[in-house]
Amino acid sequence: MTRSGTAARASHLLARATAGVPDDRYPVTHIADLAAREARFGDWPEWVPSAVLDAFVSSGVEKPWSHQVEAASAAWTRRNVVVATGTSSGKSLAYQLPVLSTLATDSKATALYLSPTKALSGDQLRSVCDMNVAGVRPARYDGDTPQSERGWVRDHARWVFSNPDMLHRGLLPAHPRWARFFRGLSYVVVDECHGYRGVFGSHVALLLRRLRRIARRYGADPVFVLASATTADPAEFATRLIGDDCVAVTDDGSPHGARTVALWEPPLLDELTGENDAPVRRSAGAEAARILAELVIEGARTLAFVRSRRGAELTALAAKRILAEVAPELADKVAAYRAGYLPEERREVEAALLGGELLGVATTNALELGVDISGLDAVVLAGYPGTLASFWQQSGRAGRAGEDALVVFVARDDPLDTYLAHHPKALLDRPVEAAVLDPANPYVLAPHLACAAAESALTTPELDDFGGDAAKAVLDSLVADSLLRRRPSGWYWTARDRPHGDVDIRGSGAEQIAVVESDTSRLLGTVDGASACGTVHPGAVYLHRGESYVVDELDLEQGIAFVHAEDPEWSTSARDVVDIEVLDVSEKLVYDGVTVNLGHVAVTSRVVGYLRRLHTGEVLDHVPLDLPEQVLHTRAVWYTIDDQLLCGQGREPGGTGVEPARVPGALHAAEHAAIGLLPLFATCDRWDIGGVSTAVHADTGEATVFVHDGHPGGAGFADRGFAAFVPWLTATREAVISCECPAGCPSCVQSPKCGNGNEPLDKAGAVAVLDLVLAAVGAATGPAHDHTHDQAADGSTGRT
Ligand SMILES: Nc1ncnc2c1ncn2[C@@H]1O[C@H](COP(=O)(O)OP(=O)(O)OP(=O)(O)O)[C@@H](O)[C@H]1O
Repeated sequence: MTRSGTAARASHLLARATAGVPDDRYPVTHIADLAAREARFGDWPEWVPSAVLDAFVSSGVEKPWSHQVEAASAAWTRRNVVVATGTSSGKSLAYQLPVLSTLATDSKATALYLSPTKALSGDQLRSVCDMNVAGVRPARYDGDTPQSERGWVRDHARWVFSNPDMLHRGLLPAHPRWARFFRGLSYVVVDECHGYRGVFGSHVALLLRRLRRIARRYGADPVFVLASATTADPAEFATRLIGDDCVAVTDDGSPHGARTVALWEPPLLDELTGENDAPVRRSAGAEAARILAELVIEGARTLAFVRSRRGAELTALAAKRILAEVAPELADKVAAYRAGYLPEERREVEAALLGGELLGVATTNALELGVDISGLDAVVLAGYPGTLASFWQQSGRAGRAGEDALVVFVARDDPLDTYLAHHPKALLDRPVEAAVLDPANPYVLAPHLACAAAESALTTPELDDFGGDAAKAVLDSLVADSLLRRRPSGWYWTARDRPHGDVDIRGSGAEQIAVVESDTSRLLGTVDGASACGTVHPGAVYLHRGESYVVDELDLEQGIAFVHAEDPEWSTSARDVVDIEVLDVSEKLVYDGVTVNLGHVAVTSRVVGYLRRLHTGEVLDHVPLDLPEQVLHTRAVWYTIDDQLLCGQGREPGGTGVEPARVPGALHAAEHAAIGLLPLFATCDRWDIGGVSTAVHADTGEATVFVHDGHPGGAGFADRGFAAFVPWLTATREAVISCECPAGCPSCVQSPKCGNGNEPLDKAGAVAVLDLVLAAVGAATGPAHDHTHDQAADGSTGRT
């Protein structure tokens, strides 16, 4: 391939990474050149006071970029605004400018900054402190703030740096003590807001509604300024998140160097096999280690993003081993980015990489957010990071003005990664996926309404912010449960203790199981009750902040899982048997022989054992377990296929169709692949969703494939699957046919968490099923759209 002069360095690096690989094993499936982008500047707005302007100029910013001015001006004119631009595009300045200008000119004004992690808010606080604008008094208020300092922050700080957890547990319940702060509240900054998705996003959306309500009680009406990685339709997402109109700024005026992106699929291994003797590929982490070592030899400053902390350690170690053999003097130039990242440690790594003392760092996504590392020579991504937003965020760390850089995406052994390695447009040319959240989920809404009522009685006009009639229905049930009391003036919390402590905003709204270290009685964390049998069953390897534990006992009655510290060579994945019952159909599209549905379901599952798998992908064994049934009420998308269409009866000879005996395996394989691909359309992980397929389902009476949300009440993922049904199944089909394995492997139709041990699976059958469904859906012109709410699907109550 001839490459342009600007990409010469990246080409050279790629050639180095692939040197010596035989032609028939050449792993690069696609190469794309992304052009450099020139800076576009704006003028400092005239409303910026000179003290603030001087502070920015002395911090090294001569002139703002165009998008910074656009966003800051929107906020200054009291419009809620979301800045959704690329990595290192200076989003911080976009909110610092209006906030600092207001704080500098109005001595009563205050502001709140929220970030998903303590580390990030620490970094942002430091940057505001460094600017040293008189009278601003920035301070952090989070779990690490000593009691002795908290009173000062409440009484005097004007810009408080915190996180949603502290807002929920610390600020809102104690609002009378924060009266000064709420009275002056002019801005709420929501940083990295694209992270607030799924159930966590729904919690934060309700939390921000609670915040606005309390601020209004004190006569304040803050402007929300949000910073986001590039996402599809940021205005709509931000509006949903804050519950109020929000404009978006997306036209990025910051400069960026040219990048060459290579998509890389590790070869199938001859010497290893996985479950049911399926072929496996070399692990993405091992491949990344090799690439990292080659790039370090070339003197390229490289970050390798690996999905797990253990994976990051192993990748760094493997790269060091390779270097120790071929270039021992370079072995010390590679490090893993360790867990527990203190801000000082992060800065050390940043400085060492930028200064050249380190050339290669293998890291988890800990270095994705809130680090000032850019302008690297290369970034290697070992596995798709889950969202396009993260992909661009991570790959954006490579490339500086005037120099080109290399990005290598190494596919993992998984259908989504396979699909992307063979469909570069889906990775490189697609708009970033929409972040989904659902503040109407009653499992999430109920605890927040209880908290809101406990903070201050809820009145009828305030319900509009919380979903109107849906909120009213939830309040009625809270009154029926005697948690709230209805009086003419509003809804009141009745108990002495506040409800806040029982609400885990990072959980699913269901009951929680405490994970406790037996030796020390230390509470490590909590897991959702609904998923506990799958995640903390006896024998499960449980990761907490990068440390590994093994579960000794799961006591569901007491709600405790007892664990001990241990770092075995294997990971575990639970196997369960699942039944699904349709509770209601809220949307239904009817085609010739196929229906596509969205609605509520009850998923009954029982964990029957778990697999122990080495990090190479090799399966050690299956350990049986005997655990009770769990029932999950959630949302699902499902399609049905009538027998005639599915088995090709009544069609011409040679027509499409699947032999009846192959139907279960075909549907099962189609279901697995669809679960693998949904994260491309809804910002979820394959572990956030589940599926069931059956040749005849009792509720639908037909062959049916369900994909359901994994959280009580749903998190919006099934809804996205329904909305994007055709592109989703099209991508699913493509992923299956792109994989060169003969009969199904982890890259296409095997699932790492299949309850049936990945049997039966029929790869060719899955393609036939997907072809049939897509043809039926595509062929129909103007499908009958049956909009039924809260009705049983067909009156049947049976289950398969
Ligand atoms: N107008 C500007 N001119 C020059 N440098 C700037 C300008 N604005 C910001 N910077 C610098 O760009 C770097 C990145 O800024 P910042 O961390 O705010 O970006 P970001 O968009 O928040 O990054 P991330 O993608 O990591 O969230 C910082 O070093 C900052 O000082």
